[in-house]
Amino acid sequence: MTSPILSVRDLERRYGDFIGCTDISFDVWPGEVVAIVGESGSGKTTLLNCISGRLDRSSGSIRYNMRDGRFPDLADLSEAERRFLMRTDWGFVHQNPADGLRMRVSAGANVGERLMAIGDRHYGEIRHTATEWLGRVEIAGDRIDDKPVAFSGGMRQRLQIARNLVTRPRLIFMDEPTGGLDVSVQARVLDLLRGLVSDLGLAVVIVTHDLAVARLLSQRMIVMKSGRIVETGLTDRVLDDPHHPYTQLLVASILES
Ligand SMILES: Nc1ncnc2c1ncn2[C@@H]1O[C@H](COP(=O)(O)OP(=O)(O)OP(=O)(O)O)[C@@H](O)[C@H]1O
Repeated sequence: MTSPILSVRDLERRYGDFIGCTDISFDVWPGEVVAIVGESGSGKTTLLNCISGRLDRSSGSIRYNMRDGRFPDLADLSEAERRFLMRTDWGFVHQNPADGLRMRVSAGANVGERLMAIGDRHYGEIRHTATEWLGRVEIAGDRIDDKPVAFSGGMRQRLQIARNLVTRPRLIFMDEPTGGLDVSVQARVLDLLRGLVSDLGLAVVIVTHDLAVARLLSQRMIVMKSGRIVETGLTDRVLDDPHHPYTQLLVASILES
């Protein structure tokens, strides 16, 4: 593909008179991981929710490169088209797995449900694929009938990842995917994510305040402050040679802690 998978131009989101994010323009290329970083309140979640179609924007454009070759603004898609996109071509990994899972149905059903949403009807095949995906996220096959309420935080997050990836999406949005996990569990989930993203050639937009997560997962970084982009560039360059004083402060604060 010689064009971006997602293209954002002059995006703004206001909350009344208050600016959530403004003057945001960037592209995401197929297979690329872009990290959005910044301190609490800098507008990361507002931006992520706007570009993933979960929050209305105030102005600007967000265009998505559809599988059929169209490159429409999300606002020009019908509600049904947008919903289909969210269930199939896109994934959204929440910080809190409970927001992305159905806690009272089995692990297998959590994964299988997404397959049914794209038209799979064969029970045996759905169960087979679900088992395979549980394996890929390192959940033992004999847990398939257990509900996520009985899982640890790390297992829940891995299950949420499987639920998102089973339909072979092309673009995944992640909001602090390891933010709610114990430090000891974070590394395993990050490692798993990194492997899957690379194996599947996924494009990812990940919001994190953790520069180590950005370093490990992303190729490109967008640094936000007070709702605006203050710096953008290749992740290694931004972290090793930050140009903007705010980025320098962010990097320095990590080194000191
Ligand atoms: N529904 C809302 N109504 C009013 N203001 C809001 C709303 N949601 C967010 N804001 C404000 O917009 C700004 C950006 O918030 P946002 O949640 O996008 O930041 P963030 O960088 O994701 O922060 P955090 O890392 O703490 O989640 C903040 O000042 C916040 O108070």
